[in-house]
Amino acid sequence: MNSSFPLPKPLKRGSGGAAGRAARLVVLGQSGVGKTETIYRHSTGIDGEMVQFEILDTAGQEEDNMLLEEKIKWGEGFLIAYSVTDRCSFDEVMRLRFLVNHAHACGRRGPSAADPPPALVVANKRDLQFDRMVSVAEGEALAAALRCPFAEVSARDSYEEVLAAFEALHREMLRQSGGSPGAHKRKMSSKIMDRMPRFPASPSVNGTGRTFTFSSN
Ligand SMILES: Nc1nc2c(ncn2[C@@H]2O[C@H](COP(=O)(O)OP(=O)(O)OP(=O)(O)O)[C@@H](O)[C@H]2O)c(=O)[nH]1
Repeated sequence: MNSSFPLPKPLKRGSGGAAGRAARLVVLGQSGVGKTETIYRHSTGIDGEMVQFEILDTAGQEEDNMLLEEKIKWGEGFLIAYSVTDRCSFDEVMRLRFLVNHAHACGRRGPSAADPPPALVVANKRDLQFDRMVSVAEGEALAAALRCPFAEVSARDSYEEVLAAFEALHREMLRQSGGSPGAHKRKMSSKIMDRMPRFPASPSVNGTGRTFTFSSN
């Protein structure tokens, strides 16, 4: 994965199309936690509704700060990842959560400005049990302190776990918005929106299939 301008990285089209409500998600986390392996774009049925995830990757420590803020402003929901084998990446989660809160509070006024945007804390690489440095309990405690749901996954071993994490984030978005994810910030202008590639919705959607993958070149 690289962090070069301009953004966003090109999307590679996979099989099938996508339709349904779009949910804009941003994946954050220190370099090497496994963000790339969790990146995909797909549509799926959640609670009877088709949802098309649009997922924007970030580039860990190499990310340009302005660019990172633009990406955060583009997003409606945030997946903040760390690796269970890397305590520094765990420590970084809190900073990233505050960065998300700050970027979004700047664009809002009124009572909603006090609500932190929906986010999920994800612990990756749980398959590496012998290298584990962060316990499940520590992950759960941090997520609770940050008012986020928590999931432990192995992006290497289980596509289903990653998918479940994205779905949990989407449910959190719905919960916070009373059924309309991102409604509180749809009016916010974001330069990055203009640069996002657009894909036409296809009626021939495969409800659970992976339809796009991000380039990791
Ligand atoms: N064992 C194991 N390795 C993983 C897992 N997820 C990712 N990796 C490996 O961890 C390394 C880093 O993964 P990346 O996806 O490039 O990490 P990143 O967070 O995108 O890193 P940056 O691009 O530097 O921000 C790669 O060698 C992956 O194969 C996992 O669940 N288990």
